Amino acid sequence: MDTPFATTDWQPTRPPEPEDVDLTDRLPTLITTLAAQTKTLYAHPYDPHSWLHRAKTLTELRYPELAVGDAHKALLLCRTLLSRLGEGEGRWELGHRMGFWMMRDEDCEGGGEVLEDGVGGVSGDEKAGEQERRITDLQSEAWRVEVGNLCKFPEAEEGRFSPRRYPWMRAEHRVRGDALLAVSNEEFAARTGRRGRRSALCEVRRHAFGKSGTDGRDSPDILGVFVTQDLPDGTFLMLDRSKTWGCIGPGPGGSVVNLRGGDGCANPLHPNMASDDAADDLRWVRGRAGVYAADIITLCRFLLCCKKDGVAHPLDHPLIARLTPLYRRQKVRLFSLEADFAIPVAWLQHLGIDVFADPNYDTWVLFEIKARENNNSWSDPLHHCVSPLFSLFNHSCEPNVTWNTGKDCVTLGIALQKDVKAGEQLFVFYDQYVEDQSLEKRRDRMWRWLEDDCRCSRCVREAAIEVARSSAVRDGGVGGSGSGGGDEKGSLDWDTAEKPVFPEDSW
Ligand SMILES: C[S@@+](CC[C@H](N)C(=O)[O-])C[C@H]1O[C@@H](n2cnc3c(N)ncnc32)[C@H](O)[C@@H]1O
Repeated sequence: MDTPFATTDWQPTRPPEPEDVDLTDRLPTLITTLAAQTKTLYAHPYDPHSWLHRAKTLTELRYPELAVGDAHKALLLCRTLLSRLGEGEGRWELGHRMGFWMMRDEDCEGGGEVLEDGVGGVSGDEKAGEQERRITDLQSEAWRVEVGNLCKFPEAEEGRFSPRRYPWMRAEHRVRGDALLAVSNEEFAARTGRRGRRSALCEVRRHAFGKSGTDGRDSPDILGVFVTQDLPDGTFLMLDRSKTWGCIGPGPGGSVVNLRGGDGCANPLHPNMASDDAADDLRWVRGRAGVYAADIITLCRFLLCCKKDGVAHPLDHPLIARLTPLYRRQKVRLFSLEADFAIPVAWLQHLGIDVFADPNYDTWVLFEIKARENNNSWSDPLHHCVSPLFSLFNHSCEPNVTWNTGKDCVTLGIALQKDVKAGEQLFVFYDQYVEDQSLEKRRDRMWRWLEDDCRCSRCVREAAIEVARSSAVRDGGVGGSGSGGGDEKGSLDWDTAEKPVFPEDSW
């Protein structure tokens, strides 16, 4: 975010509104301003002005979820400043940009001592009342920016957005490197290698859907799991234990839905793990997050893993780095000030991370993790998990692999349900409930996980048949004779089939 990006990479997350002005001319300036303000934040992380200024730029650039995060940080800093105004019986005073406190000259030998972010400066001779007015003015402004980005306010502290790839994301966080694939393949070998035999039954490969990347997608980075040898139907492939899960039930009275305010799962360990420190009790998150508990616990668990494993940037953590970083044309979603910002930030502070001074934990990083988690998670009525190896399997509406949840609810058993030949890709059904539905209904449902139409063999085949049928009808032909329908089986023209219309299609 501290380096200007190409205007062509700009993809706002806020859905368009009728009153939106054309930003083409202003875009280069806004992008430069964003980079400059981010650098200022590195230098003055406790200065509420800096956060507020960037919140305004992010509002103009139409990133409401990030603008809310910055405005809220300005508010938190203002609150802290106000609470400390009365402290020290007037011995402390605010620096001129308010990001630091200074000891009054008469109390400090040698002059003002800079206490917080190390910024020097000459304090004015402001009275406490004047200082309080300055801070409350700033606080009101930050609050206006915050609620201006929460389109559901005042009914709810929620806004609308559509997860997109943030244009400032570094290349190594966008594309998964060979080292990461090697780590995944070691895990596959460890999980699938049979006793006394070291070779893996399957492995991760690039170009999972072929080498002709479509729609500007980076096809080498589309990963999939491939079998390394001929194997018969029923072969048990592996157990994959989730390293992170959110437990969403049962609620009070045994209900399987953890309603807002519900106590959640009856398992005293969930959502903690036996290896967790008592201090890192994620039940706190579960209690506070209400209906969002599953997603937010998963996010907080990821952050805990980063802390435990000493990883400086969360997107470098192998559990997070391997998750699909693709978010094109996703449906519009709601974000919540409490669940997506306040809880993760409080959790980070609990983990000892300075959310103001550590740019690795900027708000966009939290949303990036959440988007990846959404793209790669599986759930049953009670659990919401991200399983490291399972997350690398692609979906097919005619799968050759089946998966079942273990007794502990977080371990998956993965087995073949067809004979497969060496080199074949392994596919699972992401949502078996729609197996018997039409092409349109299946694709519609699959948008929960896929950023585009399903490209599995069954959908491709059925879409081609539909194209052939509609062109036969258009040409006035009967029963497809002379339409070449048979030739289109398996054709790559399937993508011309009529698509369901989603709100973001009008972007
Ligand atoms: C759980 S991940 C599977 C691994 C993923 N291909 C990767 O590169 O990490 C789910 C993502 O894979 C892609 N995908 C999986 N199955 C697909 C399908 N049938 N059609 C199109 N994309 C698919 C989508 O990008 C989806 O968001």
